[in-house]
Amino acid sequence: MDSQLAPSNLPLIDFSNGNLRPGTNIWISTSKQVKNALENHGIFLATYDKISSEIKNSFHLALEEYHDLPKEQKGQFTPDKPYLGYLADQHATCELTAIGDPTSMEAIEGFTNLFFSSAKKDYVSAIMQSYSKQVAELHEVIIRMACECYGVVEYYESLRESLAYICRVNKYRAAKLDEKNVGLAPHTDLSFMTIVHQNQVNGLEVMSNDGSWIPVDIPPSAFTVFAGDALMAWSNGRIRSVLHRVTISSELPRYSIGLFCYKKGMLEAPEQLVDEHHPLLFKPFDNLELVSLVYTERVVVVEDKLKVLLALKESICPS
Ligand SMILES: O=C(O)CCC(=O)C(=O)O
Ligand SMILES: [Fe+2]
Repeated sequence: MDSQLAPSNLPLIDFSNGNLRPGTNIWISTSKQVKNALENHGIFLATYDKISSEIKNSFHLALEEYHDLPKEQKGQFTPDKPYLGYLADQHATCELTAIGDPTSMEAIEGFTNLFFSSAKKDYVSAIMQSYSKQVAELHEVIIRMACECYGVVEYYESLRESLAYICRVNKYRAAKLDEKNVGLAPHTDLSFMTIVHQNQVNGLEVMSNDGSWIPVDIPPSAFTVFAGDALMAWSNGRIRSVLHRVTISSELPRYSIGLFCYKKGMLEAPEQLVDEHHPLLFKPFDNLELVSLVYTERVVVVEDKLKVLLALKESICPS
């Protein structure tokens, strides 16, 4: 079965079928859709009914409550990594809060204990953990499919065991009358893969092959799956991370929840994906170390980011 096309012409792939297990026909046909979508677009939309609307809605409600707190209070969340914690631009057009290891209750409580009343925090923690675990499962399904499609399924288990997750909750403020502004600047994700769920306000735009920005119309129940730079490197360039940005033009604020997965330790393309037609594009690198570098040095690179960053890394911390 072919994937459907969502209104913005991005593939819409369904992962809800209860029989979606490795080896089944539905698994094999879905894997092909995944490979095509990642190679042709670097992004696709996904439906996954296993994550209930109740969990998604409850997480979004908690997120709104958190974002209603004063900026100074949100700034008190200061985990020990440069890429975690609260970040906002001067006018709070976009506020980002990154929480490390969101499938662990202890890590989540480090966030919820600061911002939710004792009557609510256990409930919010349970929602956040359960959402993160279920979206992490979707990450694993997609990554396993990619490994199978490239004939390297033997790498899947060790890849899965080395994944690290970060949950980022984002708020984009409502637009003023007739305003159309960029809330989140154009970038590719440094992650292996990112899965985002938004409230019902659109704003995501992706760069098309002809260099124009295409608004993505996301159905309410759907997730957006982005190939990150690390997946581009792992696939030795077969998959490209997509340039995207978020604009604000709605009279309502936009909230989104991103579950980013990274590869812990060194990342390199499997040897089967390197040959004379596909010479190695990126030397092995440490995915999370590169993220630290970007946040610590505040480097902003758009063109061929990964190559520039890796060159920069060698000059900053030669091995
Ligand atoms: O809010 C979104 O839909 C996308 C957010 C995003 O691109 C990011 O957090 O890297
Ligand atoms: Fe992004």
